[in-house]
Amino acid sequence: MELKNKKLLQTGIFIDNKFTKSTDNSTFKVNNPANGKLVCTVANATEIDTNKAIHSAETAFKKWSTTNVLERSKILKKWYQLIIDNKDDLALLLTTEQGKPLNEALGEINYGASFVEWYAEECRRTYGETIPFSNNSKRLKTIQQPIGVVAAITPWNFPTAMITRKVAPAIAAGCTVVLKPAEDTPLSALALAQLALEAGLPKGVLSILPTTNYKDIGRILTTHPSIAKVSFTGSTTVGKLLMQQSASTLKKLSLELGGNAPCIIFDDAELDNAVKGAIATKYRNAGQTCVCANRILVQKSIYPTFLKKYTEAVEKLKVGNGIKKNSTIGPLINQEAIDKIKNLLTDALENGAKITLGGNQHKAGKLFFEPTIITNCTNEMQLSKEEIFGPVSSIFIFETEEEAIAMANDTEYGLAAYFFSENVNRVIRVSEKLEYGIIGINEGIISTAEAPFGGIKQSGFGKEGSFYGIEEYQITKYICIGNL
Ligand SMILES: NC(=O)C1=CN([C@@H]2O[C@H](COP(=O)(O)OP(=O)(O)OC[C@H]3O[C@@H](n4cnc5c(N)ncnc54)[C@H](OP(=O)(O)O)[C@@H]3O)[C@@H](O)[C@H]2O)C=CC1
Ligand SMILES: O=C(O)CCCC(=O)O
Repeated sequence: MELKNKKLLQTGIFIDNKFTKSTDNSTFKVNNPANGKLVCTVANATEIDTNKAIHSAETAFKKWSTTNVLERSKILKKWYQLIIDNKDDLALLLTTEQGKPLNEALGEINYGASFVEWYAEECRRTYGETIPFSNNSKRLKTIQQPIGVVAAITPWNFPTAMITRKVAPAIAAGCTVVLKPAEDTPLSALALAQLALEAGLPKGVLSILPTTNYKDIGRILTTHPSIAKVSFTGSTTVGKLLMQQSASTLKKLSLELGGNAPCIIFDDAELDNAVKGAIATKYRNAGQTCVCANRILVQKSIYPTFLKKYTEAVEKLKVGNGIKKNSTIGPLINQEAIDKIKNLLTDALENGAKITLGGNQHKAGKLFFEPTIITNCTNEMQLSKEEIFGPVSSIFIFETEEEAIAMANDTEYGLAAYFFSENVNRVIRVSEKLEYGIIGINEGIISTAEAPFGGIKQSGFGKEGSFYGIEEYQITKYICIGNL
């Protein structure tokens, strides 16, 4: 990996604006999922390092929380600009540790940077309120204040954007952050820290703890009395555990957890657009996103036509090392991801499903999987209940709108749902009945910094992005002035 800006390859723990070894000198390996080769070794943060980072964040909070919005905005804008100036290197780093095609990685860097830019602006508009009083001797108002030290835990599927989506609103609000990135993708996090340092972020405002000791460090982050808020993106199982652990000190939580997105193709859909949208949501990041279409529900009358068009489009996807220019599907993150897909496919086949495209590991390498289509799927199959997190389209058939809505809502998750229809009445009806936090209509790509991203049911709670995203890191303080 040849970076133009060599400073972006950082391998130390980031505390007090310095990259350091871990207190026990231990390290862990970061491998390239496309070929299994060692990229580098990274310092492995310990419990002592975690306590140091929390102490540093607590000290920094005293000053950072009193800075004015213009001071914070200026640093965030500079950070944004540095991310953009270094986007080619950051994308290369991301593809090397995570696997997604370079073009998509570049898209993620722009997307990640957009949260920094958005919150550099949005922090200037987090107004309090003047409340009309019902007693003439009193005046009532509210102010928005930073909640305190924030712990953030992020996943490997978006190693840059999931960090900026939490860190930018937190520091824009005046909070300080201790972040544990995913073990598979610490390099993007450390490169962001290097650029934050160059942007002039004071020491202690952001600490990064690359580690394999996720359980111990997770326990400290969720139980330490100095941490006021935990923001997590990842699996529902881990989200529930972090919530239990956080209960002892009643931390405020934002949990962005698993999804099981339905993508409904109605018979009045514009079919070419439906194919394009379904492919975009399904195969982005090789199917490894929490808002990926997990189940494609197709109305019976258009099923043969849709399947033909969809199959032709999926056949055009190019599996390969993300560094190669024409690759559109990179490797999956690790062997567990491959095993999970194989098990889900076996279960579906045993229960009557049929693979009509792909279904096997791809010759490009150990962690590559063929873009796959599996039909005759039903709600009894495991793949209808849990996240596939891979390049597999599971196709279900329905006959009526009511049936489609019932099938779509038949899950414990409630993050994103998509549907395709040109009928305006149906668009309104269905969008109101789907039990999801995000709805995409005639569109497969719904994420953007200006809009609130977040789920309901067991997909978690809290919003990221938009003006709601900064409120997650603030308290609303009510002030009553009396004796007038
Ligand atoms: N909502 C989403 O965007 C995501 C959903 N998932 C779902 O989860 C499945 C498993 O993926 P996986 O990466 O294992 O997801 P996890 O939920 O295990 O990991 C997400 C983050 O949480 C950390 N973590 C894991 N266990 C703990 C713990 N006990 N205390 C503190 N932090 C912890 C991980 O650290 P470490 O990296 O060291 O394990 C990582 O930083 C996927 O197949 C997918 O279905 C996964 C990623 C993102
Ligand atoms: O998978 C995730 O957790 C985030 C999805 C990426 C996005 O669309 O913001």
